[in-house]
Amino acid sequence: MFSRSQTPKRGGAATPATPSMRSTSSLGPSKSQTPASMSRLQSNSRFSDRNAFTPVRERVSRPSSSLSYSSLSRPTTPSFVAPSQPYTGSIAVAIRAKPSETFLKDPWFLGDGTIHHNDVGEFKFDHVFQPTSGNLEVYEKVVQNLISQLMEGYNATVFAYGMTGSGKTYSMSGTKEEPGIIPLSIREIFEKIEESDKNVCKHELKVSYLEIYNERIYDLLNVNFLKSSSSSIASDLKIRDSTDYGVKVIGLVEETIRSEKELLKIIQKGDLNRRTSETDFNSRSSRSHAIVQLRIGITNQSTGIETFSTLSLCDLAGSERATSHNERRKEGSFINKSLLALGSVIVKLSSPQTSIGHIPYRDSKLTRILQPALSGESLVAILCTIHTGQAAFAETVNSVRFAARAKNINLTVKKHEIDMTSEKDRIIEKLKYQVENQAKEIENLKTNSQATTLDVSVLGTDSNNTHFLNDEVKTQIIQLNAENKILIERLEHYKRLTDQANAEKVVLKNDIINDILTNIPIDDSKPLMLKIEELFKKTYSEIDEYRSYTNHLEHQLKQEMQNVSKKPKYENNNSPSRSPSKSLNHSEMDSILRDQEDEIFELRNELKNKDKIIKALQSAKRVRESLISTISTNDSRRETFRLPLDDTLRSLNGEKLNHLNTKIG
Ligand SMILES: Nc1ncnc2c1ncn2[C@@H]1O[C@H](COP(=O)(O)OP(=O)(O)OP(=O)(O)O)[C@@H](O)[C@H]1O
Repeated sequence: MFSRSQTPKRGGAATPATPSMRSTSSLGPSKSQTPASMSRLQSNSRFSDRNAFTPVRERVSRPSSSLSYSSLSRPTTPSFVAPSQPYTGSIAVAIRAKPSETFLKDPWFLGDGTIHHNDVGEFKFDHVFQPTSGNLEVYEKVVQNLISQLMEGYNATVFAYGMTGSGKTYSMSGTKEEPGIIPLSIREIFEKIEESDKNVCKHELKVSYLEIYNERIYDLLNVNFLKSSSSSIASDLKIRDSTDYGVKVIGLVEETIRSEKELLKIIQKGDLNRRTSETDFNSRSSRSHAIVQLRIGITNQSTGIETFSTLSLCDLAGSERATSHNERRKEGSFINKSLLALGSVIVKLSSPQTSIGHIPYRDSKLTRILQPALSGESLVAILCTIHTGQAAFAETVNSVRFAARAKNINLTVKKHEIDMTSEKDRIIEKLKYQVENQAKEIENLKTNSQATTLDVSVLGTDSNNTHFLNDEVKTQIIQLNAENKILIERLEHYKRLTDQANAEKVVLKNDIINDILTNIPIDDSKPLMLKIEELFKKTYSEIDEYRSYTNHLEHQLKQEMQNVSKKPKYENNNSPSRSPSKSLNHSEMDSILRDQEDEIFELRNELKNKDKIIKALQSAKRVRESLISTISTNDSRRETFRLPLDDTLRSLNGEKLNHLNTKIG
């Protein structure tokens, strides 16, 4: 089967198992080894020479090198896998023929590791058991070596595959008189535990027992299982990926075991639950898969090595495909789904490495649970039980072909162990580092929380209040206090200005000035606004005066012109009826008209001056804005730019007033 670092020849049995604890010879022939069966064995002796036959037809050609499982889809490798030498080999496959009354006439010929049928040819396996072989012999040749490896930290999986009634349950569970693989494995495990030095090795054992029926998982160790309906979704358990075990059935009960007796009792309880969950037990058991899982942890306290391993013992449903039409419609399709998926997975895994591709483990509950085992996390042994009778020919061919494909699967299995001494040192270092980091973090959090809850205005620079703070935080607090003070002052200033502005609302009619004022900061615009308001009041009133005076003069001029036009060209200037004005001569009239025209011209110029003033204000606004943007926060500098602006305004105002006064005066 499996050899350390040794790849077996293609199709051939791998290196023989380690010497068994109870050799067949020492126990003598099994009680099922009747003289008739012995003679049948002799009659098949022509098949005992494996090399005498042509290559097996069912074999799929594979590269002779061992299949590297890193190239396969597989679950996460457990973190505790130590870099010890892995086991490399193919799956161990054995055929077991059920006793048959017509054995001598049956078409199948059993040899030493071979099975032959004239129509389908010969197949080679690790072991081919005669109908006379007992459970103990099967166990010793197929499973016993796996148990030794299990106790060293390798996972091991055994499953019985075959058509209904071919002897799967008989081989796995056996009877009271003829214990099967499950009780024999348990006995071996406890014998090994007993043999070990209990002062040095500490063992921990856990067991779970589940059933897959109609693609649902049932916990056979859960007392509630009996209460819930077998078809209830509530009793269906889910499978999840697990870093420790590849996959894990969520919620599955795992009983801790202290003795062999206790373990056997628990498994019996599971068997009982399986029987009572369905009225027709035989029907159900043929259609369901039962899996016992033992998890074993061994700590060697002298070496500090810990090993973890899992033994999975699977009694599969009947492999026959031909259930009745009704049954298949009802539930057979579910069984076939799992078994067909298992077949597909086996076909894929046994294909040449280059064409492996996707492995459909997730196509069924069974393949999902067996995924870690089939993908290289476990040593695997398959016991294929067959009927040798002609009536079961088709099913037996299918079973044998399935077994032949499985035989082509190579495994590279790692030991699950951890050196706790070096691991402990590593863990201690890691924890120390974590503790240091956490202490720093706690210190930071404390400081931050104190700093954020401080009333900085109260703290000030008082060393009594700030003695627990570092220099950087102290500087920050001082800066914050200063900024806070400035902000409070500015706020109060704004408040005052707002109150004042509300009290003395000034209505400006000029849009341009309003625009200037709204763009200047409140504190800066207020004095300016007052000045402009004053200026404009005067300007508007003067302009109004000029307008009325201009109108008056224009009116006068118009009248004079009308009079002139009505007056006879050579009127006597001495006439008493004439008005004083009318008494003016033509040159005087011309002189008055010229004066008035000059005055109107000047007044118009004055109006133009108003636009110049506005332009000057806009220019002042731009100067002011650029200055504000550069030194907006500096009060003293703000003062310096305010002065020239005020001067500009004052000079503009003075200039304009002087000019107007001159003109008016
Ligand atoms: N090698 C054997 N020696 C003696 N009796 C056997 C052997 N194999 C099977 N039997 C008997 O045949 C009957 C059917 O066997 P078993 O229940 O193990 O079949 P099975 O493959 O588990 O069927 P199913 O698929 O329905 O569960 C049982 O009564 C069992 O005792």
